[in-house]
Amino acid sequence: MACGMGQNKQYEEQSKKIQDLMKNIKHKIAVMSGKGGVGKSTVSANIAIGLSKMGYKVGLLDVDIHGPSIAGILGIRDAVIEFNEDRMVPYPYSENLKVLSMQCLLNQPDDPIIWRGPAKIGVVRQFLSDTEWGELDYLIIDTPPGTGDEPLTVAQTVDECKALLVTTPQEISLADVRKSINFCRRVKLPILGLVENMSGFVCPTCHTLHNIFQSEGGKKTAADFDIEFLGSLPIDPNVVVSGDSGQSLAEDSPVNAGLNEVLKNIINQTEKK
Ligand SMILES: Nc1ncnc2c1ncn2[C@@H]1O[C@H](COP(=O)(O)OP(=O)(O)OP(=O)(O)O)[C@@H](O)[C@H]1O
Repeated sequence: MACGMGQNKQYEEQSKKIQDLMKNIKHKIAVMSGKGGVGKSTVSANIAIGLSKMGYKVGLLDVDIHGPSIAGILGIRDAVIEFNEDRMVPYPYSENLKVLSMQCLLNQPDDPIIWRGPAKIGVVRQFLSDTEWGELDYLIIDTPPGTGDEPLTVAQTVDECKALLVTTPQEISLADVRKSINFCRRVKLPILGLVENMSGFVCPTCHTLHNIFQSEGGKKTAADFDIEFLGSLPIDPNVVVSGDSGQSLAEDSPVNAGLNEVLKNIINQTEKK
């Protein structure tokens, strides 16, 4: 009995610590997808880089414990996270962008993490309570696909957090993003909007857009559920190359135009009163 009460007190103290820390961060965005492999981490990384290049102070937190990929996408797999007493100091990727990923805390990056729910919830809460972000305009939180422990913990722990959903145009992905929309509604996590990724292929020779999967499925889903459509990003084979080698998107990538539209809409949605 006494032990349980002690644990409750610790939990409440940690929740209070998270609330206080999050007050220094203007906008908290959890990037979610119904399905794996739709480009959620790529979109999270490029949104974080894009906002930081516009002058915003940005933090990027990867809470995908089983499959963290942010460090790889940013080319900082070998980055070592420093500690200030018992606080983690996120990796300074650039002047305006700080990053924290489980990957940077693993000694052997290829080692699988075999944890059950309570351990994962504990780690996500620890990331949120023990990281020295300082003052930020945006904290982008990359969550694993689906509606499991990690997105649920973020939704229940981070006050004023909003969800940004990523889908691809195919029905198989849209069916899962509809579950994510209903998850957000169930746990009362407001939805900032929906991004459709891998939305057609721009031919590098003739620059024509070919809708090789389907078109406008994301836009239609957003309209059906009365949520904001933030924009679409086409397929660019160089995204795979740059993501695998930890480099930024090329200046001439066809993804840039869509990304700028998504960034503009995120800023409009978050700054609107
Ligand atoms: N617009 C795009 N054009 C081409 N390739 C893309 C695009 N977006 C993402 N990719 C590629 O798709 C693959 C999956 O992307 P990513 O790891 O970001 O997906 P994810 O949804 O975060 O996956 P998971 O959560 O299952 O780990 C990567 O190889 C990435 O480079």
